Amino acid sequence: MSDVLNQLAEVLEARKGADPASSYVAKLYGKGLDAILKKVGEEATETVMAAKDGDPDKLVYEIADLWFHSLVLLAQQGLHPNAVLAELDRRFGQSGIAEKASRSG
Ligand SMILES: N=c1c2ncn([C@@H]3O[C@H](COP(=O)(O)OP(=O)(O)OP(=O)(O)O)[C@@H](O)[C@H]3O)c2ncn1[C@@H]1O[C@H](COP(=O)(O)O)[C@@H](O)[C@H]1O
Repeated sequence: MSDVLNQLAEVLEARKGADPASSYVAKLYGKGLDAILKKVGEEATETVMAAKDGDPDKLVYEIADLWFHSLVLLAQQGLHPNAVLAELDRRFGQSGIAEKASRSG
């Protein structure tokens, strides 16, 4: 599953040199950090509204938008999504759940 993140991260990196007229991501980079942060905030709000509406399809759609714009933010800041996965992995290891899961499996 994280292969999608890797491939998308590659595309987002390549878009740094792309024509804003032909790419949504290049256009967003061109608008700068504040525009990217605004999109992250909007998508977070839309995620909250979808959850409150109790619509699972809409919730998945909005979370995809939120994750996507978070990935654009990471790329714009020179970060790779693997840094976030590594942080989650570190927390999972610390929680002891991983150890319990390996013992029960
Ligand atoms: N996953 C996505 C993706 N998810 C959402 N979006 C865009 O994010 C925007 C979501 O914002 P909104 O819902 O607010 O819709 P909107 O009103 O059109 O947005 P604004 O123009 O107002 O910002 C839409 O324009 C979507 O098209 C995405 N655009 C691109 N990708 C991926 O990024 C890759 C590179 O995209 P380009 O740079 O466009 O080639 C693509 O191949 C896709 O894999």
